[in-house]
Amino acid sequence: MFLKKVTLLRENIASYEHYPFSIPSIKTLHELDFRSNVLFFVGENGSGKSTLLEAIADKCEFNTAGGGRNNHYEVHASESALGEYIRLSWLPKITNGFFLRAESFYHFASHIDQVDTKGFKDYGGRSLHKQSHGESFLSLFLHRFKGKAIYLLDEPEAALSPAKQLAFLKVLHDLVSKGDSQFIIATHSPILLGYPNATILSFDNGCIEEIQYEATDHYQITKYFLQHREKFLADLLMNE
Ligand SMILES: Nc1ncnc2c1ncn2[C@@H]1O[C@H](COP(=O)(O)OP(=O)(O)OP(=O)(O)O)[C@@H](O)[C@H]1O
Repeated sequence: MFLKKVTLLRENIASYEHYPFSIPSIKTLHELDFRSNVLFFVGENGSGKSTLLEAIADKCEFNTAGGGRNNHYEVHASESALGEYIRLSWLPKITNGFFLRAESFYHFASHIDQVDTKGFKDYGGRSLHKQSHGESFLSLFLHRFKGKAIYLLDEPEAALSPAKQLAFLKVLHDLVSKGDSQFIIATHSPILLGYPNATILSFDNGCIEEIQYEATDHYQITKYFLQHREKFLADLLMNE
């Protein structure tokens, strides 16, 4: 593990009226201690997961549009509003890693098309634009991710089928157990969240707090849906 703690520099914040400090989970944040190599951010849409993940990416000096330290390209409105208001505590400090932002991955692929000189060796041997969305994500995980590094992933499941989400968990497991990598992942996937011994932080209820897998909405709603699909849909769709 490399990144041990994130501290919100509250003394530098003049007001909590506006974004990003108005987000309830950020407004109440003081510091977060990280205790495992795999950490998930969960919570309702709009609860602040991407805002914090992007701020961590910014402080890691990764491209906040997606990429590592050496991926210099720009995407409109991808800068972090929170980055300059947090402090990261490392032991030891590392600089290797990647910020995956599913929504702007297309721009990252175009950037790689422009700068790659190694026959796309780090991406499975083909332009990311010539791979399907899911194939391109897995190529990145399989070929570019390696060694002592920190990976910040915002909804990596966005492009992955359930079977490929399981394949991703195997890649993640190999990187964590053999390569000493650290992952922080914002996700809505009940499959990814099931990774053993991960820490899950919930951004719901106006704060950021640890939650057990079985207590997440993602687990409970998916489980109930699969076990009671007809009743669930009848209640949802038929009743006024
Ligand atoms: N650039 C911005 N300016 C103003 N408000 C913003 C900006 N970006 C995000 N927000 C607001 O901040 C809140 C948190 O957004 P954020 O993207 O961090 O949520 P999230 O938990 O990642 O959601 P999701 O699960 O939908 O990805 C939302 O209410 C959103 O509308």
